[in-house]
Amino acid sequence: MSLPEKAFPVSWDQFHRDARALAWRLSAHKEQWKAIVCITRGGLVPAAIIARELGIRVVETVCVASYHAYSEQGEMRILKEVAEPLLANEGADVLIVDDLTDTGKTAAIVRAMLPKAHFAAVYAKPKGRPLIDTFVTEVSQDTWIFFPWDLGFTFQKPIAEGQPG
Ligand SMILES: O=P(O)(O)OC[C@H]1O[C@H](OP(=O)(O)OP(=O)(O)O)[C@H](O)[C@@H]1O
Ligand code: HPA
Ligand SMILES: [Mg+2]
Repeated sequence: MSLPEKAFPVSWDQFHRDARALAWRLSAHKEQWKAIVCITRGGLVPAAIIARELGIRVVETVCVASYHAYSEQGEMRILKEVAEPLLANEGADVLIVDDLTDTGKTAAIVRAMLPKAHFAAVYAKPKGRPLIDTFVTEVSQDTWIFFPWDLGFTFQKPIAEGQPG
């Protein structure tokens, strides 16, 4: 298992604030999205927050997996496609939501399914950024984002004793 250069741990509070900030940014757009398509599993959490903020009641999933072990990307697998009615008009009425874009490979696959949809992610790394429309915070490519649903409370060594990674 290779450790990333930098770690960016995100708490539930911070994630909620950042997802809400994404909803504020999206609310400035004049498009009225009829549905959210969230990319499981990471996109489920921001999708719930954005759906609540923007009053969107139709939430669909597209199920894509590629990271087998922490920080190691493997072959991209589409486990479930988008439901047929949402593919109408190339997804022009659809808002795609994910927790982050890293290499942009996941975003590219889902974009190809819904070319006219608006793509929003809470966090973005430089390689993935050109593939999405709206995001809140950019982190460097050598940073690994630790989401609150992947974390638990553990003892932390004092900084002076050296940090992992
Ligand atoms: O831009 P990329 O390099 O393609 O990586 C970004 C994707 O990787 C993670 O999902 P993952 O495939 O790990 O599945 P998960 O959402 O179930 O954790 C993350 O939630 C994004 O969907
Ligand atoms: O930085 C990341 N954090 C969590 N999951 C991820 N999947 C791709 N990149 C990341
Ligand atoms: Mg994901």
